[in-house]
Amino acid sequence: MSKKIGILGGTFNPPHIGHLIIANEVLHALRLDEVRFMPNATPPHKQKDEQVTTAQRLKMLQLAIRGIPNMTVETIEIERGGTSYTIDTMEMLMEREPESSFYFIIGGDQVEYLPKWHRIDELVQKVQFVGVPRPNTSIVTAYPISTLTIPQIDVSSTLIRNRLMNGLTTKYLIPDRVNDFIQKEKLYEI
Ligand SMILES: Nc1ncnc2c1ncn2[C@@H]1O[C@H](COP(=O)(O)OP(=O)(O)OP(=O)(O)O)[C@@H](O)[C@H]1O
Ligand SMILES: O=C(O)c1ccc[n+]([C@@H]2O[C@H](COP(=O)([O-])O)[C@@H](O)[C@H]2O)c1
Repeated sequence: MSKKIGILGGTFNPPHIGHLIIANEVLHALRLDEVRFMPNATPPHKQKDEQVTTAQRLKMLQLAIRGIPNMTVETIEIERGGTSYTIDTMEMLMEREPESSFYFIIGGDQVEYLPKWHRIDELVQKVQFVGVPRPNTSIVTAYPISTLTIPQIDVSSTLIRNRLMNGLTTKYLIPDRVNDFIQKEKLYEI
């Protein structure tokens, strides 16, 4: 039977409650079968953080979603390596799973950035994008994407990294297991 699969691509450096909340909202609103969290290898448009390895980002993501029904990790971009252009990934996934329909979830910052995405005109014809609101960004766009109204969560990985670097608490902003891993591996210290 045909499956409806949400893809939440990201850098997840580290994963936080904003990611979990948007994935859960889209899962339920669109009645998806699952949402896959998909860590990139090299992000297409931002500086790679050389202090945190791909393996560490993957581990944090696995810890973040452990035990949550209908949420999984998709490792296709890590296995492919190099710059993770979404068009390449979605073409691979669609070829691998021709029966499934894919919904690529993005926050408002990425909705605004869509004009700069690699081969975006082709990509929006192939894959249904779902834009969700994020503070200080807009989900209004000329591209043919769906949008959802969900609670806005003012949390980012940048905020988490900055709080950790300044010795501030990140409890409840990221899952406890991720916090424990960050402490154990001494990530995001100055
Ligand atoms: N709080 C949030 N609300 C809505 N969308 C979000 C939120 N946090 C992340 N996203 C979306 O999740 C996807 C992956 O985000 P990413 O892993 O880059 O986290 P980030 O918090 O944006 O990271 P950074 O602060 O390092 O740029 C992107 O589409 C982003 O727009
Ligand atoms: O393909 C592109 O050109 C492209 C440009 C910007 C972002 N993306 C993807 O969008 C997702 C969110 O990106 P980021 O940087 O916010 O983690 C992630 O899967 C990126 O690979 C993709």
